[in-house]
Amino acid sequence: LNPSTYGERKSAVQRVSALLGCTPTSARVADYLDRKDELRFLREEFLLPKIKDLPPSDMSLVDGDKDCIYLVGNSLGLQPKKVRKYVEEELEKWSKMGVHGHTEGSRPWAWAENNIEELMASVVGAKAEEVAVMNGLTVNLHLLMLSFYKPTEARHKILLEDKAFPSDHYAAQSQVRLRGFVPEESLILLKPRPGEETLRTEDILQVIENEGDSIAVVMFSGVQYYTGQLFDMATITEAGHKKGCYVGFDCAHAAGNAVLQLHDWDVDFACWCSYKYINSGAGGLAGAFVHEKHKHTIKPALMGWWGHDLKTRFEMNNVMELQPGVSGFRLSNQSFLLVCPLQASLEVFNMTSMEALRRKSLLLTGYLEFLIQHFYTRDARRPHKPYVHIVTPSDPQQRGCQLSLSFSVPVKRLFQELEKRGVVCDMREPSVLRVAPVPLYNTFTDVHRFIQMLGEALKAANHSST
Ligand SMILES: Cc1ncc(COP(=O)(O)O)c(C=O)c1O
Ligand SMILES: Nc1c(O)cccc1C(=O)C[C@H](N)C(=O)O
Repeated sequence: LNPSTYGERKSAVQRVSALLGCTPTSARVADYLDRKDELRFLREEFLLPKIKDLPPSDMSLVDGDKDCIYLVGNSLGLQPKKVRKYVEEELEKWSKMGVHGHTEGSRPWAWAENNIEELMASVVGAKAEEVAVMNGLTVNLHLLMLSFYKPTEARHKILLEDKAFPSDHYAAQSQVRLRGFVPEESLILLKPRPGEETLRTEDILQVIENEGDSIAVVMFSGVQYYTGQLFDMATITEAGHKKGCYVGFDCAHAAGNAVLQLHDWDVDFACWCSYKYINSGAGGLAGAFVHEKHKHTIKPALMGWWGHDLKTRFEMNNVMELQPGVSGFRLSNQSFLLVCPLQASLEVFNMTSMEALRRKSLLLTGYLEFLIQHFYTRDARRPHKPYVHIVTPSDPQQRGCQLSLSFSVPVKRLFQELEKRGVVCDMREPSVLRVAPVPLYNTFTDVHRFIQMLGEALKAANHSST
């Protein structure tokens, strides 16, 4: 299911169905793929909401006792089962020891986040000392930009996608203003070609080639939140460097989703949140990466005591012994309430590898794509039949697990109909539904159930819109 073309993926499903003696769209294919899935044990590490507990569910349409069809790990990942245990351990420690909890127990608060940085680093293909676990994503983006974006009259531009996530767009705008420049002149917002929905790598490279001398920072996302497009980060980084630009990525939708090699790709800096594919809960601790080659040259613009060498941090002599690299960017101590869920999730990642997750992800998303194309490709001979258009590139190298879909029926109506039936996905303005089968906990059967519900929802939405 993971060959590079859609045709090859389709014949792979057909081979499985021939083996089983059923149709390619039968639930038996999904069941077979689940039984063959070597990572299926990982689903047991997570808590799955029941349909009846979801506010929009309509129990006259579905069995509320079933697990919901959770396809929104791209927005908020599921809760790992160990979260509660770890949080309770720390609450217990706090109640019994108070301030001694800073230095005692299996998770001393004063350096608890340091203990999970190695796990975090392996998710993004970095060395442990290149990663700091701290703050929120937008905060980290700002802290990094304060050091990497040092505009001059000749080189003052930031290159980013035209429709970057709003927070990234605002961050870039405000960084430009902070340095006394004007966003209209200093932001290059890259749009897809007319009539196209995603960016071509060649076009990104062309802009870097043409305008690179005036670009201070290339600041792209790893996976585009709206279209699900996975950018060729290695090639973009190389092109940026050739023109003397710093290159940084917002990996919010890429971390824990795609195989990243931030170190080997020579990326200058990156940031990401951990509440999507890394399942740390809303507002969880974010990540920041600064390549080791910058560890003695790029300094934080803002400093706090958490950037001080841990060995002497508590000597309180007000002589800063700045930790090299990204560690020096730390400002405050981190909450144990946030370290616990992240630790629980990273331990699940540590039971497998990003490469193994990606192998499953290619199958899972390939299967979803196959079923959508099979049932809902636009058919000119049947103009009233509702259809689905996949916005995300069909090339697996250019996508993570998410497919962004648009429809011939009103998307809001369709979304409501799906929600009533226990499907959890999300809608993003102006017109896409994002569906993300996550290899850590989603099954092929989840995908198959989704397609069934999509059929019912399309009918209901089509009916009410005509
Ligand atoms: C690409 C991207 N950037 C920024 C954000 C904002 O992150 P935060 O609220 O954690 O700063 C999000 C998600 O909310 C995102 O998906
Ligand atoms: N944190 C969120 C929230 O409180 C409400 C709605 C959405 C969010 C998100 O995190 C959105 C997410 N970054 C996205 O890509 O959609």
